[in-house]
Amino acid sequence: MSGMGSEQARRTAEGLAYLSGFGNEHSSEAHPGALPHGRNSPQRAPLGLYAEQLSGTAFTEPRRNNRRSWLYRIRPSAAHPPFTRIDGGALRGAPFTETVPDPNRLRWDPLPQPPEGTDFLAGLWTLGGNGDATQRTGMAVHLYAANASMSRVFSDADGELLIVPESGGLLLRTEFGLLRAEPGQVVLIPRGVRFRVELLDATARGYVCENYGQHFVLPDLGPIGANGLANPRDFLAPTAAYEETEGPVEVVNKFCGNLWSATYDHSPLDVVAWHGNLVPYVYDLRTFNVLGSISYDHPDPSIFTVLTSPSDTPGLAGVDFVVFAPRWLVGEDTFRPPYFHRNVMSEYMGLIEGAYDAKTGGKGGFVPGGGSLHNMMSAHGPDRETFDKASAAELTPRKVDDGLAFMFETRWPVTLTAQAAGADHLQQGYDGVWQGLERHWVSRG
Ligand SMILES: O=C(O)Cc1cc(O)ccc1O
Ligand SMILES: [Fe+2]
Repeated sequence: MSGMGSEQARRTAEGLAYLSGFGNEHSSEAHPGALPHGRNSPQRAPLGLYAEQLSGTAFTEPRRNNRRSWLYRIRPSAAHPPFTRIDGGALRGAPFTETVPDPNRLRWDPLPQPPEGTDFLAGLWTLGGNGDATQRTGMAVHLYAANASMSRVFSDADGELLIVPESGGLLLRTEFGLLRAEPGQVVLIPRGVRFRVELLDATARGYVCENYGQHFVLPDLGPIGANGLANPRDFLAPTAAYEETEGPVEVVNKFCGNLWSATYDHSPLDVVAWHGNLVPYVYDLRTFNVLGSISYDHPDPSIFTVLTSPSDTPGLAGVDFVVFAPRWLVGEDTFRPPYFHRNVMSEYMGLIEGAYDAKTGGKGGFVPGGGSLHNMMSAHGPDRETFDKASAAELTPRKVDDGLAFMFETRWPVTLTAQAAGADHLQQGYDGVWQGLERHWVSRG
């Protein structure tokens, strides 16, 4: 059952209703009268429901950072049997200690097709990460490849999940309601929120950033002004929708790196109404308001930040989520693609579609579903082919609209899992893309 919610909802072509605005106090009820007014926890919650708070920040964190929601549900979450540990498959968590951090530039082809019957959770494959889930610092890079809908329900106590589909649409049934995401859209699921992923196509593939640190927020805009980059109103939260399923439902909880499972006698997606500011979102990357140079030089890619997870040092993110969306390049006397550089931050890049303007695509190149890692201080930038072309290009205004790439950029190096370091789909000879960058300097000695 689902409802429009108690505030103005946006209905999509697929019939889903969403509430608009990042960080807003939203409220939604799937049945009129399910949401109490005037208090969060009346002596008896309406319609025989149980009131329950979900805290995403400590009770005492400053109001501007505080995130919590109140859920009105058929059964309280506390009504469940013990969890027992299950095998995590290819899913790993921080701290990452299986390999020594690698200073080399690395690139992977897409994940191979998984065996029949692989759901989103079983299809998660960890590339690496940093920090420590028990300390709530750092991040992990996962990829997924699935060919079956989940019948179980999942939640991640370790961090929030930013899901970046690359192929195949997803329908996420969450405690807060339904979210639909096609490639080009991303989903943000708060820590601990339960959800089930159903596939809208036969197969699904994509990327996940698991953020152990502070909540992702929109970056400050400084001199850019009050608008631009990702606009808050384009983040869409679900409206309340619930399941009344009685009978066995497997619920899997990721806790401090391990998976734990319990069989409930009901679906935990039984929230009839909710209100608060701790909610999942879907965001369409094509709504990103791309800003850039209209004079000269290539601006740093921080101008493409969609979401940032701040750390204890102002301006130094635990992880930034950055998108390279279609845009015009007009810079005069400018080398227009990304420059050669070494960065104190570590950069994991993925490709959702098409090509990326610093790299050659095609077989053995940077391809959709693949990824690259340029760890802290590793030297990288345009490959030779890109450099040669861009150095000679006629600098008329040009639209870069043949791809959608993204970056998870983190303040700590990314340590690989053993499976990522030894993967068959790890490309051999990636360094070769920077070979043949000839010496043009003529000795003046
Ligand atoms: O390495 C990359 O391709 C990411 C990147 C893009 C850019 O425009 C400038 C710097 C940078 O690290
Ligand atoms: Fe870079």
